[in-house]
Amino acid sequence: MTVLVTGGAGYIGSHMVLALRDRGEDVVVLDTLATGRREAVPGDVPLVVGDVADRALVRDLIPRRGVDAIVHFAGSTVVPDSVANPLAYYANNTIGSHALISEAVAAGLGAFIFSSTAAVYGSGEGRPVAEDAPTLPESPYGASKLMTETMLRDADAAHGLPHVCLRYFNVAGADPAGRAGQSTPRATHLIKVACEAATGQRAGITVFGTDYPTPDGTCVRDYIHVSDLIDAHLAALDHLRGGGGSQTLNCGYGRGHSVREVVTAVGRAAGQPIAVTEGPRRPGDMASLVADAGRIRDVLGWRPRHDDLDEIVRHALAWERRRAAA
Ligand SMILES: NC(=O)c1ccc[n+]([C@@H]2O[C@H](COP(=O)([O-])OP(=O)(O)OC[C@H]3O[C@@H](n4cnc5c(N)ncnc54)[C@H](O)[C@@H]3O)[C@@H](O)[C@H]2O)c1
Ligand SMILES: O=c1ccn([C@@H]2O[C@H](COP(=O)(O)OP(=O)(O)O[C@H]3O[C@H](CO)[C@H](O)[C@H](O)[C@H]3O)[C@@H](O)[C@H]2O)c(=O)[nH]1
Repeated sequence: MTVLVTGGAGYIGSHMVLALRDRGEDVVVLDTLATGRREAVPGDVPLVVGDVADRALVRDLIPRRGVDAIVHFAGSTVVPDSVANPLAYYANNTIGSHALISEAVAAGLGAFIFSSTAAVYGSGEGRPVAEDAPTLPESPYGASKLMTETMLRDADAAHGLPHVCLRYFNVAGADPAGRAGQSTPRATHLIKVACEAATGQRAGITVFGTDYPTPDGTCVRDYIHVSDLIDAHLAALDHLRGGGGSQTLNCGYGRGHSVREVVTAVGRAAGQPIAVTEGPRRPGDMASLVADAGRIRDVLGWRPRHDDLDEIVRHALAWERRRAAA
C-alpha cells in the first residue's frame, strides 16, 4: 500500500509526506516543481517530476508503485493570480484534476483526498460557514476547486470513488520540529509575508483594505496550523481505508482573526512591531471567512493540537528565521 501525494514538494504536501513517513507508510510524490522544491521531499521518498495531467504517467505510476490512495495537493493556489489568469487556473486545477480522477477511477482506487478550499463559499457575513452553506465562489481559484469537488462527487456516484474533500481555511505555521515549512517563492499569504518582513526579507507589509465591514475594518480569516490540517488528512485516509463513505469537511478552528491581529501577533513573536502600510482592497478578497468546524470533529474524531494564533505564528517565524539564516 503506497500513498501517492501530488504536490508533495509544496508547502502543505511536504508536511503530509513527513507525517506519512513518520507512521511508516510508503509514499511516492508527483510534482512538477512549479512552486515546490526538490529539497522539501526527503531523500528516501521517491519523487516523480511530472504533471498530474499526464495520464500516461499516472496510469503507469499507480500499479508500478502499488498505489492504493491518492492525496491530491497539486495545484495553483493564489486567489489574485486566478483573477488575472482564470484560464490558467481552470487548466491546472480543474483539467489537471480531471485527468488524475479519471486515472483513479480506471485503477479502481478506494481512497482519494482532495485539497479544496474555503474559497468555494461566498462571503460568510461574519457567521461561521458550514459545509451545506451555498457554494458561490468569488474567484476563479474557488470555482476551479468547486468544479473538482463536483467531478469527484459525480465520479463516485457513477463509478465508485470514495473520497474526502477537505475545505481548508487559511493554512499557516510550520512543522513544530522544524523539518518543513513554507518556502513558496513570491509568497502572498499573510502570515508568510509578515514573517518575511519580521526577518528583514521585506521592508514591511501592506494591509489590503481597511474599510471592510469587520470589527477593525480588515479582513477576518480562520487560520489553521498546518500540522492540525495534516492530522485531518491522516484521519481522512484512515476513514476511507476503513470503508468510510465520501465526505466534504471544513478544516478550520471556527474562530477568526483580523489582518491587524495577525500582524500584531507576528510583531509580538518577533519582539518588534512589523512596519505596516495601509493599501486598497485586493481583488477577489472576501470580508470574512470562518469555519463551522463541527462536522470534521463528528465524522473523523479530529481534534486540533495547535489551536492558538501565537503558536502558529511562532512556528512560521522559526521556519522563516531558519531560511533567512541558510
Ligand atoms: N495554503 C493555503 O492556505 C491553502 C488553502 C486552501 C487550499 N489550499 C490548497 O492546498 C494545496 C497545496 O497548497 P500549498 O499551499 O502547499 O501550495 P504549494 O504551491 O506550496 O504546493 C503546490 C504543489 O503542487 C505542485 N504542482 C502544481 N501544479 C501541479 C501539477 N499540475 N502537477 C503536479 N504538481 C503540481 C507545485 O509544484 C507545488 O509543489 C493546493 O491545492 C491549494 O489550492 C491551500
Ligand atoms: O500582504 C498581505 C497579504 C494578505 N493580506 C490580507 O490577509 C488576508 C489573508 O490573505 P491570504 O493571501 O493569506 O489568504 P486568502 O484568504 O486570500 O486565501 C487563502 O485561503 C483561501 C481560503 O480562505 C484559499 O484557500 C487560498 O488558497 C489561500 O491562499 C486577506 O484579507 C488579504 O487581503 C494583506 O493584507 N497583506
